[in-house]
Amino acid sequence: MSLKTRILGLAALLLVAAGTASWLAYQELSRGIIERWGEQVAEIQVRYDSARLLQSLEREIGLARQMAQSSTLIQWAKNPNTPGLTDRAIRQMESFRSNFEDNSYFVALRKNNHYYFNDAADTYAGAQFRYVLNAEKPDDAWFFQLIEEGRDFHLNVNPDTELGVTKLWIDVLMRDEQQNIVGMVGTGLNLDEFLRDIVDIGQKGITTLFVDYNGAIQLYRDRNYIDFASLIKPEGQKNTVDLLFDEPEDKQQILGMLQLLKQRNGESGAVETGFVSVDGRKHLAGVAFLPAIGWFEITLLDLETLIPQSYLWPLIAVFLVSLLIVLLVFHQIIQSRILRPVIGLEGAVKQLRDGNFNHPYLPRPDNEIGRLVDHFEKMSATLRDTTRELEEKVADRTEELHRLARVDALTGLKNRRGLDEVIHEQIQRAERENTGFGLLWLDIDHFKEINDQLGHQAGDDILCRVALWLRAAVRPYDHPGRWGGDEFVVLLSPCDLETLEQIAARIRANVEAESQRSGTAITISVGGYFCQPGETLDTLLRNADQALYEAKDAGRNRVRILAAKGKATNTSGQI
Ligand SMILES: Nc1nc2c(ncn2[C@@H]2O[C@H](COP(=O)(O)OP(=O)(O)OP(=O)(O)O)[C@@H](O)[C@H]2O)c(=O)[nH]1
Repeated sequence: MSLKTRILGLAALLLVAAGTASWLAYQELSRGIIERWGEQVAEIQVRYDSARLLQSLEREIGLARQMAQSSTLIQWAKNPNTPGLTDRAIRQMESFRSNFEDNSYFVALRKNNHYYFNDAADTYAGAQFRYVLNAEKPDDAWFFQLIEEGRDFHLNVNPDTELGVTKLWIDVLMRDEQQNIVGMVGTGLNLDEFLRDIVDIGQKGITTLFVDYNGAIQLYRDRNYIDFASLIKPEGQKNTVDLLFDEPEDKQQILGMLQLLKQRNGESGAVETGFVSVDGRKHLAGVAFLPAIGWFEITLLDLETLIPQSYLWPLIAVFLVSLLIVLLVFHQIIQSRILRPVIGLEGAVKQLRDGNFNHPYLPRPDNEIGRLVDHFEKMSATLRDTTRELEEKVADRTEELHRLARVDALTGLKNRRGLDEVIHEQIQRAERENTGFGLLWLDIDHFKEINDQLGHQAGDDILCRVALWLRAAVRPYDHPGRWGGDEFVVLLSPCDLETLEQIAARIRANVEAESQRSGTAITISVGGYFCQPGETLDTLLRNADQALYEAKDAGRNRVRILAAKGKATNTSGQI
């Protein structure tokens, strides 16, 4: 796996890890905020719903209380059979009817259990006495129960089977001057309208319900849960609020909250909140006690509806896009600041390893890698210079060795190898240019005796002098050399036969004259051969050697020149 893939993979991994951690932290934080917010909203909502209920009931309750205090009605209730009182009482009732919002009322008298009622349509005009309440009938039990309990005021959701209406009844006890209960008055509110106006007002995600002091559901959008005629039901048969919850701990919690508020004894503004599950969805429940009516108001906030998860999608999108941008920026930075320079450097190192000093331009970021590139370039330049210097030295030394291999150490003339090379080149040139050239073979006469008489060192000196005299006698472009021992060879080119003879004679005479001047007189014998194009090295050496042999044989200190076919041209020199 390349460095780039590994770095980017690691970066992506770290970003995802950091993103996940941030996401979890965000979820925890947002849950905390939502819960805190929800608690405050629940409190506000509870107070708001309570206020709406009380506001709509306050006037009705006030009127009912006023009606219960009517002296006309109280006198009549005490003496229901007194002639004339009933008519007055009915007129009084009717005057209240128009004031009640529902334009209906009821009056029930304790003395004769007579029940009076009229509605908005004045259906019972002249027949307000409807029926006689019967303590044995369950439908009438409410009346007897309330009188027994002696509660001055009571709200009751109850269907009136006789009248065929289901209403939220406001019941107020009527007492005489001695506080004896003489009857009950009140009005009823249409339950469906009331539920629509106060309870089921269509706020999405918010459920409002009212339960009585015992937790029995009184007002709820689903009528099936309403505990009608709760007053007369025995404990255990009531539709209590815990029916709305699935989990036992939620039931416990909500009942506990009611209990807690009861203990706080209607403390003004007291609200209890807690999380519960309704139909598998998490809700925040807010509960308040309404001392004015003796009921509890419960508000359930569906947090998922009020703050749906989809609200978070833009946030998630922003998060993902940010993650992508961070990854791209990171990639760019890593690419330009690390990867590209490192890859370039790797390529340059490979080229350097293969001996190529001319690497392409290397990016140089302002960091450790840039400094590494600097060091590399300096090292590369030093290595290049040192290598070139070394190569030059090796070339010089090789050339020197090459030269030395072709030079005679004693005389400084070409040695046999050097002579071989130039003669070989000359053979080729002669063939190319179709020209002849000359070759002289020289040998010091009686050199052995010189060595024997004067010593080997003196012999060496003479060899060196002969080399000097030989060099002086030939042209600058001729090639004199020492073939070995006391034998010398001279290649003459360009050359014709005549020139060959002249130079051979000059060399011999020069050696003789110079040696006499030097104090050790010596002579040399010279054999010459004029070579023709196409002849081999072997042939011309053999012929030159033959000429030398003839010169020696003829008495030494003389020149013997042979032309092609080994024919002698002349012999010169002294004996
Ligand atoms: N001082 C010295 N002597 C050498 C060197 N190389 C060969 N010699 C001697 O040179 C002598 C050559 O003798 P030859 O050429 O055979 O005979 P010569 O005495 O010259 O007689 P001719 O050639 O017949 O006139 C030998 O005695 C060798 O030992 C050298 O480098 N230095």
